[in-house]
Amino acid sequence: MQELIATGVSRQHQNFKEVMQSYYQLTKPRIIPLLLITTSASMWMASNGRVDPFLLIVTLLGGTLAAASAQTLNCIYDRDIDYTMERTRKRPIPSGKVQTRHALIFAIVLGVLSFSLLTVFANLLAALLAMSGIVFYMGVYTHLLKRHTTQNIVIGGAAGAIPALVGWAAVTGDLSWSAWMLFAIVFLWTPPHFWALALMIREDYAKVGIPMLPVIVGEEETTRQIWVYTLIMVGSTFLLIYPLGNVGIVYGAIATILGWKFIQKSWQLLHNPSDIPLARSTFKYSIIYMMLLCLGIVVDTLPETHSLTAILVENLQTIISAIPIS
Ligand code: HEM
Ligand SMILES: CC(C)=CCC/C(C)=C/CC/C(C)=C/COP(=O)(O)OP(=O)(O)O
Repeated sequence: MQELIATGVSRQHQNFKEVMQSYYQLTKPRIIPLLLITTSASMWMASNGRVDPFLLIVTLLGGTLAAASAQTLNCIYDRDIDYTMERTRKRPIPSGKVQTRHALIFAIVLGVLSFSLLTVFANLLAALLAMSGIVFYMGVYTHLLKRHTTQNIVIGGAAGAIPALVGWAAVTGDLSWSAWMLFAIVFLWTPPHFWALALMIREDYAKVGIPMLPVIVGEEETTRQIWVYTLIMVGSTFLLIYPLGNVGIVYGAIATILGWKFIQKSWQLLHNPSDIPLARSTFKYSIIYMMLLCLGIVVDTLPETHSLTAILVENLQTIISAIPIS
């Protein structure tokens, strides 16, 4: 008898764990950390390296809830194509683990929690921006563009860049040119990020009739467009130094090294459009690039970095004169 009860309890526990896991998977959790990293970089920049830890935590939590809500709504809307595509077949709705109705309630709860948290502990602008992210990702990207135009991720990419605005708004209560610049960097980064991946899985998209760029225009034209966006995006990262003046030489050095590597990868891809391992490596690099660029912003804006670079610049003449020139 005791054994039976124990088995029942452990099965219930197992079921509960599986249900929790399914809801977690609905939020496409692997993408959220990078969205939070862009939010954090924006907060660091907006506060000149002195972010209030409490504000940081509530903004990241509010951002997580908003992104999770947006992704869940996307999983509901796209359940038909997700069922047909290899990569997405095991998602909770197409695999029958979560009912559409329950997913919808989950998405609404997440959205309401996000809005409430951001309104109460950050400000209304940050909360409204987060909600606009959900509306844009669902209404504009998923509903209007994804199944209808090759420019789906170019225009729809704006949704993924909104967290940068949320971060800035949470700190300052408004938006400045610098906030929009970070938004623009993420916006311009999205095409190389996504099209590199789309080169790898274009058959999947073709199967369900999604007009992702490589499906419609082929590999050569896609790599040409990746190349153009990479050049513009890398160039735009320096506008944060001049004329905006938000960051300095530490960020400049990091952006140069990272940008150079991104340009190299895109150049190689441009000359080898059918090279799938190269496309995979470009996609992976795009993620590392954005992570490290944001880390560069954080490090550069720290007050300690300012003091250190000031000392270095002051002593530059002494250091140079100490170098033996034969
Ligand atoms: C419209 C814009 C975007 C599209 C269509 C897109 C699409 C995708 C897709 C299809 C994947 C593969 C996911 C999977 O295998 O399930 C992916 C991965 C990823 N995306 Fe994007 N993405 C976009 C924008 C962004 C943005 C703005 C960020 C963050 C700033 C981001 C961060 C990531 C990360 C971190 C991964 C890797 C997840 C993993 O480790 O598997 N993406 N993206
Ligand atoms: C502030 C706020 C809430 C912003 C929303 C940001 C957000 C959810 C960005 C997601 C970008 C992304 C990974 C798109 C992939 O969608 P897809 O449908 O093409 O991917 P799939 O093929 O894997 O389903």
